[in-house]
Amino acid sequence: MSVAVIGAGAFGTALAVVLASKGPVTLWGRDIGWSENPRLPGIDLPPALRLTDRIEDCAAETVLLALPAQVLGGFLAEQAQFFDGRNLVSCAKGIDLSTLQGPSALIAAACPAATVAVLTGPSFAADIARGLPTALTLACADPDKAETLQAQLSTASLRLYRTTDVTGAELGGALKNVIAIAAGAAIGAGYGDSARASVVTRGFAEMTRLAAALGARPETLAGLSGLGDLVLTCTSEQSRNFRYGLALGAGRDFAAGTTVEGAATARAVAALAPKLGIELPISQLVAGLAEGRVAMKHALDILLNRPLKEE
Ligand SMILES: NC(=O)c1ccc[n+]([C@@H]2O[C@H](COP(=O)([O-])OP(=O)(O)OC[C@H]3O[C@@H](n4cnc5c(N)ncnc54)[C@H](O)[C@@H]3O)[C@@H](O)[C@H]2O)c1
Ligand SMILES: O=P(O)(O)OC[C@H](O)CO
Repeated sequence: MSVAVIGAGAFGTALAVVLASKGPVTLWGRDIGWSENPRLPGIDLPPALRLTDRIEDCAAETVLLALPAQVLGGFLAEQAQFFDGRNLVSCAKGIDLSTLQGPSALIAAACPAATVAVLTGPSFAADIARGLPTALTLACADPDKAETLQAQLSTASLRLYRTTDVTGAELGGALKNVIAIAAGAAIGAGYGDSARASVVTRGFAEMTRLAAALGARPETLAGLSGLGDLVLTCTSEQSRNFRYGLALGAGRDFAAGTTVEGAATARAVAALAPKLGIELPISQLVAGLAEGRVAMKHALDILLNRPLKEE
């Protein structure tokens, strides 16, 4: 089965590099004039990897969509017709702010004849590209297709587990970014490791509550795509979401142009919470911080002054 990857950022390039160990892969990017990706320094491109800026070169059976969540809708609006009918695997970890939908729903709406899947889980692009061992979740509602894609996209270093819970897998990846910002802010503000553990644990409860309200299976959130990715992202300075939180907490500027999916996703979550009738205090606070509505010096009081409750 042929493979193409759309989006030549750090993650799309890393996936293309590792998948090229099994056969030819086409990688599409809009700004692909390099032989070493500046977003993924020190990684050589294998001979089986073909770079292109022409969508027509991406007529593969399986196409991985590795664009940021907030630009995916615009890309699909222009290119959906070309990709309909293929296996379309979303690799984005976010919720679209304009529609409040996850990437898989955007893809399904734009490409109704496609098989939609999600590839997610704890994984830094640099680790994948270096061939370090990584376990991910492949989610597809069709169990046979899930098995086929699991086999196609697993490699010697990339071990895929499969599930049919697309909503749960996708939301785990999106929501952990929001909580990672909060965890980073706690550390950046000097609140310490105990505070971070509270944020991670209560954040996980929020992730599970929201995902369940949107039809996910709670056990999916306890897997690689939820808890696994939450642990990675809240504990490593390799994470851009965590580093963004560190900067917020410390009152420092953060590098403009860095992909921080959790900022827009927190705003989407804050818009969803009242519609679903649920409370998501950490996520709603991150939305306030990201929008500049809430000052970091008030963040702790907002969380600690909430009414006492059962765990
Ligand atoms: N980097 C990682 O370690 C990692 C790991 C797992 C998942 N992800 C997810 O992968 C997705 C992409 O992240 P990334 O790390 O590759 O980001 P990145 O910042 O490295 O790259 C983003 C890419 O998107 C391209 N882009 C932006 N707007 C575009 C548009 N309108 N049309 C076409 N291309 C456009 C940019 O040119 C760039 O190549 C995110 O949802 C992220 O959460 C990233
Ligand atoms: O750098 P981040 O914060 O976007 O995290 C990258 C991956 O999602 C970690 O699994």
